[in-house]
Amino acid sequence: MAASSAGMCTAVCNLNRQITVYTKRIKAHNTFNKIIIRRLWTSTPRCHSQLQIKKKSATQQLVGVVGLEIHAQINSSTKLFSGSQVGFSAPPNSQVSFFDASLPGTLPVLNRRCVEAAVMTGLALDCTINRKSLFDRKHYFYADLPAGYQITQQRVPIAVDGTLWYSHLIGRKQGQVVTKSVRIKQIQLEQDSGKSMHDDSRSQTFIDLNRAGVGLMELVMEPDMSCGEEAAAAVRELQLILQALGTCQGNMAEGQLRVDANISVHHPGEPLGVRTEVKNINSARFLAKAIDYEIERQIEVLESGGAVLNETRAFDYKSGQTIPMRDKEGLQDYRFMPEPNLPPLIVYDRERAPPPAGADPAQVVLLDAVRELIPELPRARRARLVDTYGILAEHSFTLVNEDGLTEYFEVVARETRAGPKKAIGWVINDVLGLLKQQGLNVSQSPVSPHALSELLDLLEAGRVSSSAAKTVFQELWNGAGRSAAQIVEELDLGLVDNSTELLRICQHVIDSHPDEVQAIRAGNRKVLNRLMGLVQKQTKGRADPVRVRAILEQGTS
Ligand SMILES: Nc1ncnc2c1ncn2[C@@H]1O[C@H](COP(=O)(O)OP(=O)(O)OP(=O)(O)O)[C@@H](O)[C@H]1O
Ligand SMILES: [Mg+2]
Ligand SMILES: [Mg+2]
Repeated sequence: MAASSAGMCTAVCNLNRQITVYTKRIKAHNTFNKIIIRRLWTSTPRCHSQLQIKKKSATQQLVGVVGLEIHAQINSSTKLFSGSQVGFSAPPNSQVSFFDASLPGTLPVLNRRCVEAAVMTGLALDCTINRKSLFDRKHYFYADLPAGYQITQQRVPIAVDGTLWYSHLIGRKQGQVVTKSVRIKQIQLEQDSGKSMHDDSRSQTFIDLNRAGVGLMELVMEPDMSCGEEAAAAVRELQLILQALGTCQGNMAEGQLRVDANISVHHPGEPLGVRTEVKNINSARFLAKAIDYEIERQIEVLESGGAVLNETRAFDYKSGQTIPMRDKEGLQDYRFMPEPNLPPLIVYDRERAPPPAGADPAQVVLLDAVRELIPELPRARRARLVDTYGILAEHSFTLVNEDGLTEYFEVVARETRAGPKKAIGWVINDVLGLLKQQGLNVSQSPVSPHALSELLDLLEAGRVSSSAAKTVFQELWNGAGRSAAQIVEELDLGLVDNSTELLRICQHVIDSHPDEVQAIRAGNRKVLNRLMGLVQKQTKGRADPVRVRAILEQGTS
């Protein structure tokens, strides 16, 4: 049923004419707004747990309050109410069905996959899943919304009252884990709009409806956070949870996760202040910056006797400032009404609320069946990694943050005799370090976990020194399909196990460096390291450092 781009053209071209006028108005408004913006200092995090209150007492101090609304694009091959495909980089208007383009007479057909995704996300965030939820129309005028309304869930959403636990690392070396939570007010299923593309040089706006009707989950959080850093950590955790569930790919740069930040300031203990809403922020870093900027701005406005306006603002990535987009008050009548073309959405449960006899299994969503599919979630995974392998908490964060790295590490930890604490260092510093340097992901690693385990075994068995092991690793990375043991043999990287040979090299170093020997004898033990380095140079890193030290200590005593 996908409409061809040629078929779309007439409708889109007519819309373009209206939009040109509309865009010009917005531009004029923004230019005016830019003039009245003041530059504000934004580098201080405004977490009130971390605020260094200097002059004022805690109650006099204005603190930030942050509530997020997050639109997560549901990972489904087809749209929420139509069978057209979902694809990020498809040619404009090539994935548009008659329903997505709002042609008269078309009706929505709910995509079961999207419902399951919302249920699974709700369960993972400890929400109550409403057995019966409802769809509503939310009206607003915009050219990329051809129906003039969005189908959403306003009165009874699919999931309510959840919690997102998130942690962030603080301290000088990021070695301390702080865990916090934010309440999830609701998760609602809704349609995405199309995209408007503005061509400034020709003063035209083009509409691409590929995204129109793609399934979204809007997660509305309670205003429980107080600064940009907390919000960014919460969004990163949510991103990991959604990716683990497979309900959203979570790529912020591709718009799969879009964050609106609601921000206000108040004195602790007093009612919340007037909020502004910064729309469509597409990276966690910019989110933190936008929020901290906005908190500073509002504090400055209030402290200089002004009032914060209930308005929608945009974040200007270049200047690091938020700028007004539109006044929210008065413009916000969405004329909500029940969606007449969709019956209530019912979710069943095999035990407590089984589907009616004869119901088509392809049309039924079972809560308990969805619950069984929930995989290990990031928080539980970090705790298990720390418990099972005795690794540091910050290392568990690194493992979980990188897709596939936990699995990689666990294979190495299982296979090698070197123990998980040695393995973690190699996985994070060597494997991940090089992957990042070369822009590869874990599945593209030239060194398999099995090959790394073999290398660590050689190291553990004392067959190579740690510096030779680094050379072997580099060789493994460069490919050629040889095992660690073969590389050691071919490049003659095995430890010098001939004592006479090692004694001869050490003695030669001692004899040819009388000044150093004298310094060591005078008590300067650090010079011994220099001699050790010279021995390693001569043996190409193949000498056991413990033995070398012992021989040199004896020879210089
Ligand atoms: N005083 C406040 N300060 C900061 N955040 C707030 C404050 N009051 C409410 N919020 C947050 O604002 C958000 C309100 O979202 P909600 O979807 O209910 O309404 P909306 O923003 O008016 O609608 P829309 O979906 O059209 O943007 C929530 O995330 C909530 O936590
Ligand atoms: Mg909202
Ligand atoms: Mg909002």
